Amino acid sequence: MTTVASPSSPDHVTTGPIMGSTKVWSTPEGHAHIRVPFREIALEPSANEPPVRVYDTSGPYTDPNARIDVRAGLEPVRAPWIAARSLPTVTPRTVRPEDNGFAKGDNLVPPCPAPHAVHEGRPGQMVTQYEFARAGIITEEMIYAAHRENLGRATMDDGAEARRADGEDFGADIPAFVTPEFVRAEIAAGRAILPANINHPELEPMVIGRNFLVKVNANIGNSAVTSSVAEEVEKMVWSIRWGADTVMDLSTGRNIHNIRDWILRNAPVPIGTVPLYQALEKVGGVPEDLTWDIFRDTLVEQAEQGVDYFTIHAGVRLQHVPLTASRVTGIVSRGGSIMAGWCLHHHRESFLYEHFEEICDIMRRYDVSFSLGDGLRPGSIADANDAAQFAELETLGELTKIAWAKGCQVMIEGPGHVPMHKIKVNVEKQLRECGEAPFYTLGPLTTDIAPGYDHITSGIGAAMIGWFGTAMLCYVTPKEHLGLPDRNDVKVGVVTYRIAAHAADLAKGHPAARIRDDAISRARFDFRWNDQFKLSLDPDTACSYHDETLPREAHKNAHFCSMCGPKFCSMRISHDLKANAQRQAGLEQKKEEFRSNGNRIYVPVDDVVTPAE
Ligand SMILES: C[C@H]1O[C@@H](n2cnc3c(N)ncnc32)[C@H](O)[C@@H]1O
Ligand SMILES: Cc1ncc(COP(=O)(O)O)c(N)n1
Ligand code: MET
Ligand code: SF4
Ligand SMILES: [Zn+2]
Repeated sequence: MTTVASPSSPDHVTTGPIMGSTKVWSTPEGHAHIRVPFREIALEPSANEPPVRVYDTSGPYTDPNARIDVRAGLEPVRAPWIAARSLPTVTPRTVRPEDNGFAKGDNLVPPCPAPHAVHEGRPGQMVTQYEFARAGIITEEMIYAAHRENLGRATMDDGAEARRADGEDFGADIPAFVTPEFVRAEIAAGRAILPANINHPELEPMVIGRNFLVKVNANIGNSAVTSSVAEEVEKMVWSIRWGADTVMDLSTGRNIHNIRDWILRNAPVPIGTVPLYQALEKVGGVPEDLTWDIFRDTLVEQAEQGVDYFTIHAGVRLQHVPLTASRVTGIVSRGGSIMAGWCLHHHRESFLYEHFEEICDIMRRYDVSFSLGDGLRPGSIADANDAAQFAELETLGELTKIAWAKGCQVMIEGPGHVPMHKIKVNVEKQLRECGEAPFYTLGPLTTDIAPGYDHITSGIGAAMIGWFGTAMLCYVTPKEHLGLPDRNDVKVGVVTYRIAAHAADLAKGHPAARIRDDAISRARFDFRWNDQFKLSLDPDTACSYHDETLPREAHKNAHFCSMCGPKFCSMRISHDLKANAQRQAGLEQKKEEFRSNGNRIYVPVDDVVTPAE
């Protein structure tokens, strides 16, 4: 692994394989032109087990054969599929000084030089994955995503049914094997989305829905106070290395347009944004100066760049704002507070709500998916599940149906800060109000008392809400409420949320989830330390913790670690017990054989008669 930090230019990012993993590419049967990435973990010969294949979000960065040049961008793997859809190429909107916050000279981040053609759908032409799905058409993206969900298996008749029966899925309908047709049907039903802007050809398609693997989103982006373009591109690459399925660029401050360009041209995962943030920058940060025209123009700007999903806070209506008056923490969503400010100042209905159909028409043209924003999510335990939060959710349900009628893909954002006993009702209400559109929640944080550890307060809520049926978990880092996360916080946040997502997959009885747990458990019991590291979510940390006390190569097969030491190692004792039991069983069997043969040459202790004196 090489890491070259360069403060002023986005020229270098982390590349190289993850410890113990090999990048492999797999082709779904009958689709020679589609290559789906996986990570393959080969085990020690003594294990006598096949390699374990795991889902791979990391893109070409972990492929030693890929040539990475952030100035050239990633290879546009989707370009031929998009080209076959005859979507017209258009002259993009001209970039204006306000798009980058009027940054000039040394303060202006240069545009990313990677080539980028811009397409848009004509009226009446099918563009979105939802439209294709409704028409019964299976796209290349759906085939790709289906193959990914199966972790490259040809079938799932490898004990999948038993693993499914072992789970509690709260009404989900996870198949033993994911076919492209199943992906299509889930998208057509609105139960899943496949975020894939036609202007993001570098994307490796993935699917988000309750009946698929639980996904994780990582938030990155600069703020007016700190961070550079190089740091943000590296955070994107770093977050997908550790397992982020999508990344939101939540940049505010200057250079928003150009930072996003560098991120998009180098992103193999869907990129989400909140266009309202950039619109607000364009009016100097004064919410009441926002206009529909500026917002609409920002949507087009970002859609042409290739953003795959937009958070649209259209559920914050004028009539909802008074419901937040008695809250302990008011409106903690940025988008929500901006829209509430606008509505109150003008005493008017939100322009996002009033122009919602036009927003749909724009997003459909590029297949930008909706992430309907939770602008009134609770920001404290005291405010959880209150009237404002649920009134907004009902509005989001109404908007979901409009977006579907317009041909758009939709997911719904959720809270926030919610104690454990109030989580389940959130999922139930969301499924009911929003016609089973995928749920995408921030945490939730299950207590307010642990700043510095909010990846944990929220990881607990994320595991629970994922189990109940949330399709994607938006990470929270240890810096939540305290400052902008850096590269290390991003890794901690992603790994924490991969734990939550996987724990949810296991509890739901996902047919492929347990394979890795079982493999790592066998490695642990066999004292195959290297296999244990390689199979873990963060091999670097696992290995370095072990090696702090037992660094020698010979310790990699030792039948103990420094926790208990050799004499008290319970797993070593278990091995001895097992060996004894086996020896005993062997003896009993021999005894039985000799008895039945009538050859009593072996005399059990009990049978020895002490001769009388
Ligand atoms: C909605 C959530 O998004 C996160 N958030 C907002 N801006 C950024 C950023 N630039 N980087 C990382 N996370 C961010 C915060 O965690 C907030 O709570
Ligand atoms: C899951 C998730 N991620 C990001 C945001 C955007 O942030 P905000 O609502 O504060 O503008 C959000 N609303 N929900
Ligand atoms: N942590 C908040 C949330 O739950 C956001 C910023 S701090 C008030 O969304
Ligand atoms: S995280 Fe910081 S800047 Fe953001 S709402 Fe909370 S206190 Fe304000
Ligand atoms: Zn918070």
